[in-house]
Amino acid sequence: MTKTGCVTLRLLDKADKEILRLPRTVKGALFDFQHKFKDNPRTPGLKLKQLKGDSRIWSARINDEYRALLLRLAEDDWLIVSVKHRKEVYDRLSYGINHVTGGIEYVDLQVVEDSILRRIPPQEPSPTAPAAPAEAPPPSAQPLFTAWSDAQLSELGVAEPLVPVIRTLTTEEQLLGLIEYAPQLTSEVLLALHDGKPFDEVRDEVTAPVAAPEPVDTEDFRTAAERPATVVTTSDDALREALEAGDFGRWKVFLHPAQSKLVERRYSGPARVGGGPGTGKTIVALHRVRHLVSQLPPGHTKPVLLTTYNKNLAADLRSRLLELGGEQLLARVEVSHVDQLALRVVREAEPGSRKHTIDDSQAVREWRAMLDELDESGWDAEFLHDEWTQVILGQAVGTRTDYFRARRAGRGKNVGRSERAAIWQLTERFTQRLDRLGRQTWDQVAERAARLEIGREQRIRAIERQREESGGLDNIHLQDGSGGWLHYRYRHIVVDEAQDLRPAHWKMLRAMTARDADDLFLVGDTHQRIYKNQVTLGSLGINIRGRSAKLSLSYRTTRQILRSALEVLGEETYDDLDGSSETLAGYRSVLSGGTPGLHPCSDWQSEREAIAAHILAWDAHSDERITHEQIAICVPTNHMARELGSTLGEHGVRALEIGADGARGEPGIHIGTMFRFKGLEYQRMIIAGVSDGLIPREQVNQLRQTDPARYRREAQRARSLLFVAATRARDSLDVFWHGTPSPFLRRLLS
Ligand SMILES: Nc1ncnc2c1ncn2[C@@H]1O[C@H](COP(=O)(O)OP(=O)(O)OP(=O)(O)O)[C@@H](O)[C@H]1O
Repeated sequence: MTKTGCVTLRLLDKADKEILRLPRTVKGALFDFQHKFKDNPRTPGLKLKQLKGDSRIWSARINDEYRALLLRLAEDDWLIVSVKHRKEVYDRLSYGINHVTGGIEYVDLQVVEDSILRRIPPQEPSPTAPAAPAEAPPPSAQPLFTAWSDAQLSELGVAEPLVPVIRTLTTEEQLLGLIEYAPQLTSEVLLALHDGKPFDEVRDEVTAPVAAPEPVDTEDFRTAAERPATVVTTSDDALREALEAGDFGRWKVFLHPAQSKLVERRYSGPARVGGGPGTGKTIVALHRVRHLVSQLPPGHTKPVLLTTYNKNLAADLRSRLLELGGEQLLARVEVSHVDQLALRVVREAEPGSRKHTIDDSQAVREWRAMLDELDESGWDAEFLHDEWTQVILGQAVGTRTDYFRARRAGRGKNVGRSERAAIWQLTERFTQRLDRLGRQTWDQVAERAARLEIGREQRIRAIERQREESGGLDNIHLQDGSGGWLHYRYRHIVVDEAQDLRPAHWKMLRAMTARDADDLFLVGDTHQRIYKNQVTLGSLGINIRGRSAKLSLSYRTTRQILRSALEVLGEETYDDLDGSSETLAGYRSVLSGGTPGLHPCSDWQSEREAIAAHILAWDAHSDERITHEQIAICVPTNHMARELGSTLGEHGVRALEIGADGARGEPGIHIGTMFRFKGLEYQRMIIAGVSDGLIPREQVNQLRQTDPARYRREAQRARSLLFVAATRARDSLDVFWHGTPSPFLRRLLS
């Protein structure tokens, strides 16, 4: 909402979509227009006039050619609903307040009907496949929505003025033509019904989350404009952003009603937002940070922590936060990845320590070296490392006796008392060995940081108790190590990619903020867990019960890609970070595109050649050439990444391996193992080497007989990795394999 004097001017998100398609000069004129309008809507040059009839809609002049259509919400409160060429007729406009969501909806019926007529089937022929004959709509096709009555559509929140035209739709292409201009809820409901979702599920999963909590007065436009369901710009900067940033900047300005509810709500304790890939969890986390900062009293400290799993993701969060709120916002927020944060805590406590921190694969190599030296062939290095990190460090098991009693839920293979004694001895040797070598693992750092922070929290609480007992006297202080007064490190903590944090990370974060309203806000999706850190937050002191919500509309990927990705997940069950299970029910998209390509090859050499040919065909056929940085290829191993890179090089295609620090901004197609693509997105995605024995790895397949529980866990992780890779794609997905396809493709291929 932008105000000058007493005039309020807002911009409806649907109008913004129209504006994106306008010539640059008109966008500039629109920016000038809104300033003049806010100064004085009656300025003669604006030619403000009411459209004929009793309509609330007015038109105003932007330039010689273009007019803004505005809905008058109250005396001096205006909403831009459309920007049109002056020759386009205005007599089939429809607007109103949706009786379910309470949001303002606007539809130009003429534009909707033209879009349906114009709609060309979106199928893009695969460049390596022979061209398919053009698909003509069947001559006597049945209308699509006969199974639902008008009353049922209305109950789901479909815009009533559109019902007659909905009744005429007979093909999916026509439906896509309609949803391009239909109000958001109408689009989502129709696609869900069309995709075969039962009425009750659509009502519960699509409509209910955006329904207004109170009865809706469909005449009260002022109130309607303030509801999250009316998606409008909220500030002057936002309007400029919407005009300048185009499609890429929309996330900064227009939140989905389901997203904005989560951003603005006051939570009485820790809260968690789940949801499938691309549903805007990170966007919600960023807006949440901005919201929390806006509630802070003025100051120069950083009372808000925004954290995530690794360095790349933290760098990405920082730059997006900067885009969202500039230096001013960043000045109040600490953005750190969680391991870095833990290391800082440990270094603060042990300033002289020079220990080198090693990752899991280096640690497993160290285990192997130790077992070789001890000539211990009865134990597997990976098993011991997992046992040490997940059971011993994960549960803060401090003594041998405690280890005998420790729960090993989900660890598979039973280990008896004598085996536990042997494991305990080996882990002791291992930690001594690391100490001697001046090394520590990230798990050790996290565990140490958690202990230090818990200790600090206990001291803070003790002071608080003393203060209370002394009648609130404020002269009881304790100094922290660095000479400052002891206090909680942060007022609010926001965590992205929460599914992959270690138990010790959670303990550390819990102790870093007081148990208060809006203390912790976590976003994450357990279907995308690609590391081994399964947790039950409740047991770590983070109680999210009753404060858990889920996003379900994907903004990233098409319905076709989403459907294939869900086939990869199959029937597996996933947890909700708190000991119960979670599903992706309701996960959907209103974007449409081609069906993912499936490409069998005879061997790895011919697979590499086929991938090169596929990319060269894109370069040759695409109407609009896609820059190679918008294409990514995921492979199972680093070795395969190198081999594929060199094959592409032989064909003149530059490929860039992305490492732990991400891509370095040089031009070229990004290649990397699946781990590297977490949190990223690309226009076109190729997944290579999706063969049996590679995904999951042969070593995992072998566990099927020897340790079924561990097999299930490892296989699920491999499945999640493939799911993450598939859902990085915005427009197209191609899956290649050689020999026998991965078992995870079974449902896709049947
Ligand atoms: N309200 C919105 N308007 C426009 N674009 C949006 C909106 N919300 C999210 N997006 C876009 O959708 C894409 C996915 O968003 P985001 O990365 O936040 O999803 P996510 O749920 O965190 O995904 P993942 O779980 O795969 O990491 C991004 O390109 C983002 O800009």
